[in-house]
Amino acid sequence: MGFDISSFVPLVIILLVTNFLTRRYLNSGFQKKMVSQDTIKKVKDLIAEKKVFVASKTYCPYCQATLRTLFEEYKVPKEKSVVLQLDTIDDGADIQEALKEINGQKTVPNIYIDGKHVGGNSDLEELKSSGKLDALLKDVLN
Ligand SMILES: N[C@@H](CCC(=O)N[C@@H](CS)C(=O)NCC(=O)O)C(=O)O
Repeated sequence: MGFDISSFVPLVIILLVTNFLTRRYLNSGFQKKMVSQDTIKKVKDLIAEKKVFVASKTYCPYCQATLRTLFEEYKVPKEKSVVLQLDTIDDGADIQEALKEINGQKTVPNIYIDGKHVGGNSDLEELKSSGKLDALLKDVLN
């Protein structure tokens, strides 16, 4: 009856496998990014502040198209809008996460008109081609 290291091998394997599975499956759930209620409130306030709200990123071609549509084509006055370039501000990632909580959309541009969620650039384009964008923007344009 001596110390037999081989009898610990199954135990070590079980521990390694458990450790791997815990890290892989449990942590991914726990690590879901938490957005503070303060950030959610801040984002809701920003959305409500002006007629148009756009969460954008400087390098995003869809965002550039949205900004062109709103500010060059439709001539929405800049002072009636809040445009956040999320990649240039410290809490940009938190704001993007808060927007995802609020409206379920993960991508930018994330557009609101009159406090109502429009969606992304393709949604804006759809509103434009159906003629509904003019009506939505009517009172900022005159
Ligand atoms: N169909 C969307 C596409 C938007 C999109 O793919 N945006 C990219 C940036 S160009 C994005 O948000 N990627 C994820 C991220 O930046 O977090 C739209 O028309 O707005």
